[in-house]
Amino acid sequence: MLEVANLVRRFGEQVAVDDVSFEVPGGALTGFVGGNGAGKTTTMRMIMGVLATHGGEVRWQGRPVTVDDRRSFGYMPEERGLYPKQPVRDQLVYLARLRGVRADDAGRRADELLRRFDLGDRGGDKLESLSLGNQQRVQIAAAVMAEPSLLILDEPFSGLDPGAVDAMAELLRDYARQGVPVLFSSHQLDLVERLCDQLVILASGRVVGRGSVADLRARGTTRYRLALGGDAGWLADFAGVRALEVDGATALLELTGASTDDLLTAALARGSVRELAEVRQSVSDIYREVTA
Ligand SMILES: Nc1ncnc2c1ncn2[C@@H]1O[C@H](COP(=O)(O)OP(=O)(O)OP(=O)(O)O)[C@@H](O)[C@H]1O
Repeated sequence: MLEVANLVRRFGEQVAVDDVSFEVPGGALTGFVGGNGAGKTTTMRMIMGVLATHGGEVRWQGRPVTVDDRRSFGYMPEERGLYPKQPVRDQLVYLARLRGVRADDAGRRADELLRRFDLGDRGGDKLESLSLGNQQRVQIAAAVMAEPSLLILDEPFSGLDPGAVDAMAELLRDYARQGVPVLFSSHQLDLVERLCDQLVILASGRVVGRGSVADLRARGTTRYRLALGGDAGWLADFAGVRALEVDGATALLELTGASTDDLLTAALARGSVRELAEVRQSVSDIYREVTA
């Protein structure tokens, strides 16, 4: 397990990461979300040791992380970092060799990963001759070439087409299933919802939410959709209810004092009720609520 404990990073006067703590357990996919400038990349760089910390600690398997530990981590940095003019397969093999993988194993592994990402016939091509999405696939292959003990991926899904998103998602799930802790940042909240076992939500350098999607949902405000036979406009002034949206005969509501029975009784006294249903919060709803 990776633990980030009270991490702090300043740039001049600005506190970019402000007392950030969370855990990335093995066997689960952890999504790292937050708006532009929230501090995700800075946190990941501190985890990887490419940026110094100004406070706090990164811990791996219960003790402060070492240079050797970090050598076993797979990292896909925001700035990517492969050579545009070098052939794809050579770079993958070279990177694995740097991490101590034997030449024949490295070759086999590069071929396997390239096949997995439908790039089996592009190994001899220069990286720059590939489309951006395909370059992205090679970057992820580079991060996992040396059988990493931990995966830290900065926006691994950006720029990928739906097929590549699925291949990437399956790859990350495979690692998580093998017990590798996986932390990835993303702005695609629908994807995060589909993929993640747990979430860390950052806003202005601080953790504003963390836990499983179900836990975060349970902590949020429950919303109801009420569909009536007639106009739902009266709900805007109904005591104990906050109408978030009224559209003809349908309303989206939060209960601020009234119970669902109160609501149904009042609605039935005015006409028929077609539906009263709890609305499941999406990750986008949770995100909006905790970062508001
Ligand atoms: N090298 C740097 N020098 C000065 N300020 C920096 C530096 N790196 C990051 N920052 C600032 O720190 C804050 C956090 O940036 P960071 O890149 O970590 O955010 P992020 O959550 O990854 O954003 P995005 O989703 O846009 O990539 C921002 O205000 C950014 O401008």
